[in-house]
Amino acid sequence: MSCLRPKRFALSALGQRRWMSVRPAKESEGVAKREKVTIQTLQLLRARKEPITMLTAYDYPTALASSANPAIDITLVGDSLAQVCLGLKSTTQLTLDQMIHHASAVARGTTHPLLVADMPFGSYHASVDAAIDNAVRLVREAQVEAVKLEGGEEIAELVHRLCSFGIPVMAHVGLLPQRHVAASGYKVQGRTVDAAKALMRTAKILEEAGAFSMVVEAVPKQLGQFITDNLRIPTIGIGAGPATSGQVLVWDDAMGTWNGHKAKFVRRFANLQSVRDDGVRAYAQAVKDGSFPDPQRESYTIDQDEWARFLEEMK
Ligand SMILES: Nc1nc(=O)c2c([nH]1)NC[C@@H]1CN(c3ccc(C(=O)N[C@@H](CCC(=O)O)C(=O)O)cc3)CN21
Ligand SMILES: CC(C)C(=O)C(=O)O
Ligand SMILES: [Mg+2]
Repeated sequence: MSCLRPKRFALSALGQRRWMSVRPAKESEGVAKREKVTIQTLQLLRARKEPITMLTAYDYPTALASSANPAIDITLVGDSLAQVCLGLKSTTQLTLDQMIHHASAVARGTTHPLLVADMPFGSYHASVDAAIDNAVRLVREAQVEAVKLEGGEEIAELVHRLCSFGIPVMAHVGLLPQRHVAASGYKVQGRTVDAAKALMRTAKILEEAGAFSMVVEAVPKQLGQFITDNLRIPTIGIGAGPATSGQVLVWDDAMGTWNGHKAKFVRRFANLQSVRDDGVRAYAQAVKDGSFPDPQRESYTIDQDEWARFLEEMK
């Protein structure tokens, strides 16, 4: 069958630029095959200036969607989960247990992408020891491969400790959504000489603490490039311009299922909302007008004789 003929994908991240034969998954699997993305793969992509793709996921189906595409490098269980999935007002309301519950589902649907989860607000603040316990819970209970932490110099010791135990850390600098109250809102960062210098210094400190990669959020594109050029680890930008080593977007922003605030950096790559709403409308209409279910194709039946005897015995 033609749909089972192997397709060929260019996966330049895997050693020499070469064509890798990829067996398209059967329809039921819905998952394309690619070798597991590792920290080394990301280093290679950065060296080749091949942009790294990271997309958030919050449950089994969204995880499968990214795993079905060999061009997705990293799946992030973002704490944006709070807003886009749980209807909370802020990421600061998300608990570690909620994150573990969702990250576990994402892990069950994740194949080749590197799996990273945000440590929720409050789960890495009280002490280094408590933060380590919580990171270990994410690795052990949710099977994430790395954790992402918002913050600067104040979390450098924690980053170092986690890395020394073999829990890879993705840093997150620039706009820190978990601190939106203290910052008086979600604001672009690094727009003055002093702020840009402080951000570059912070990025360097986190790299030196051992972070394997760094999310850079909502900074001028010039600063996004400068930080990228002056680090050895890959940067993943969100509102940091086109020169970072990679890009990340929130699933619902990219797929057009988020009706809340749309930041300047968001591009909608699909309109799943209209598809979804059409589906709900068609289903409701079919039930209301009696056209669903079809008595032939969508219903079960019983042998005529059995049914006749049943009716007889029920008299
Ligand atoms: N749907 C969604 N997308 C996200 O990217 C996202 C979340 N939720 N929740 C958690 C955080 C919050 N984030 C945000 C939220 C707001 C802005 C924002 O309003 N930015 C302003 C900047 C204004 C300025 O300082 O000039 C903007 O208009 O883009 C940015 C990032 C990113 N994360
Ligand atoms: C937007 C990304 C970087 C994030 O932290 C999240 O989704 O929570
Ligand atoms: Mg986050």
